[in-house]
Amino acid sequence: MEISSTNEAYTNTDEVDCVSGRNGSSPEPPLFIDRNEPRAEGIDFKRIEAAVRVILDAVGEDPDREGLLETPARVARMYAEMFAGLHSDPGRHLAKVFTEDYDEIVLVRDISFCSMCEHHLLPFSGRAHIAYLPSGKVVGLSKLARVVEEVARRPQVQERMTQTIADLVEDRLLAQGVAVVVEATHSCMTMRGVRKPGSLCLTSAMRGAFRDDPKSRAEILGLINREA
Ligand SMILES: Nc1nc2c(ncn2[C@@H]2O[C@H](COP(=O)(O)OP(=O)(O)OP(=O)(O)O)[C@@H](O)[C@H]2O)c(=O)[nH]1
Ligand SMILES: [Zn+2]
Repeated sequence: MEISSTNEAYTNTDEVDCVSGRNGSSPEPPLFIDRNEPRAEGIDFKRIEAAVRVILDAVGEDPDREGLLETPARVARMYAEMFAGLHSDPGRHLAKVFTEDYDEIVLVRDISFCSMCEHHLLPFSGRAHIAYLPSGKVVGLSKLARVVEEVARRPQVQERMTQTIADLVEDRLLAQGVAVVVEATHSCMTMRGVRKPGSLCLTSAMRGAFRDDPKSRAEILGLINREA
């Protein structure tokens, strides 16, 4: 996925209605299909830029002052990066499995991530822990971290992120058990609104043996919570 890093690439300066995406002089919505604009798949940079200009204007800023001139394009590139996971299948990272005579717990702990709260479009960030009980097949450890990284890059709530990761691992590895625990701080709770810095949200998704067998569940939670 190629994302332009320069503003020069945006050659079309037509006025844009950021809500409809319509070009003011055009009778039909152009939808930016044939304008040779740089766009990551599924990301309409021009409309994001136009929307950011509207927001700056609406809060009483001058989008044309020097310091803000490149801001709309920067924000468009940032959203393309933060929301890249909307346009890909994170499960593809779990396609390459290999046979290993091992059926005990595999746990990758402390996978850092940064995602976006879908309510406020503010970041929530923290760590994910993924464990599974293999059924003859294991996957490269880094692939679990790649799944987290990609699932995180969507607007969402933490609960859904947690379940999405668990579903992918369960489905693709046909694991006998899957445990996903996510702990995160939400900027929308720390820097605005209720303003509670230090508050931590924990979510878990347990599947198979980790859900049904209290001993397995206690064992994996013990490993996740164990001092490193
Ligand atoms: N369950 C859940 N809630 C979230 C998550 N991220 C943000 N929220 C919450 O989403 C809720 C949105 O509440 P609203 O009342 O619609 O919006 P608001 O007036 O901005 O709420 P406040 O944050 O309380 O000011 C807030 O309680 C947030 O804390 C998440 O990942 N999971
Ligand atoms: Zn929020």
